Amino acid sequence: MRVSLIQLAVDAAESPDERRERAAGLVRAESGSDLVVLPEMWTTGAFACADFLPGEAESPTDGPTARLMSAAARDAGVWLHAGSIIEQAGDEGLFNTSLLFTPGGELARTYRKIHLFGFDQGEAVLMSAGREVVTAELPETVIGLATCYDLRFPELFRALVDAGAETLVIPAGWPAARRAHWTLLARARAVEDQAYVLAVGTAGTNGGVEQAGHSIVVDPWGEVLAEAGAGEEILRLDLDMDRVARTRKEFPALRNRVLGLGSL
Ligand SMILES: O=C(O)CCC(=O)C(=O)O
Repeated sequence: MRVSLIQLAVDAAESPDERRERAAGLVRAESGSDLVVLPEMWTTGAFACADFLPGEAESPTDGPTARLMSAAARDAGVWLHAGSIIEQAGDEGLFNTSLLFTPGGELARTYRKIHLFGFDQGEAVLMSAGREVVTAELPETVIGLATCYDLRFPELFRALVDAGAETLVIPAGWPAARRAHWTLLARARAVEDQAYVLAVGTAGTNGGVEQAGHSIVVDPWGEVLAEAGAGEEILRLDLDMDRVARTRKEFPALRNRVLGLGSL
């Protein structure tokens, strides 16, 4: 399966509208890929999102990002994980919502970020948390959806594995200050869940926070297959999807899980 991870530069010099157009062009250029992935909240920047609310909140079905990304997925003929948007959900409030499009441009799945970041500020107070574990069956693999801070919560990834995930797709806007955690946790999730990890960050500085970049692809044995630098960059690579089943068969650690430990 050929994957393309688009590590976008997100900063205030470019407006969300300009970046939407530019991102659509970058997606179109990845035709020939099977799955293209964009980062978290790349229209506004994950750390600048508070400055844009509620003006940039949009509908996951017919907002400007959804419309452009649907068309770009269709034009390129690719599965497109279009990263996340600020979703306006009426009385339910705002969510940090990822969008997955089919190669025909249909919205196949949305995933509302479950673990909101910021403790007592930022999206943690501005947005509502998702409650649903989301996977999607692609022709070559089952992907499990997570977003940025979710990476720190292994129980979500075990729930994704239980739901059949073989490839964990994690758009992010991870800060440079904690880059070591990003790389470590991406590898840890791959090793413990015996799954591919496709983790896509942003470059640049938004909301005064320098971004880590360093998008990373890790195989089910924990080996780093590709890693970006700090600037805007696209990682393209072909993955052997049988490797997940082989790893799980040859080193069947997932079979030795002891469930319900707290109640033993
Ligand atoms: O966990 C972290 O260090 C970063 C998380 C984050 O930036 C986010 O979820 O937006």
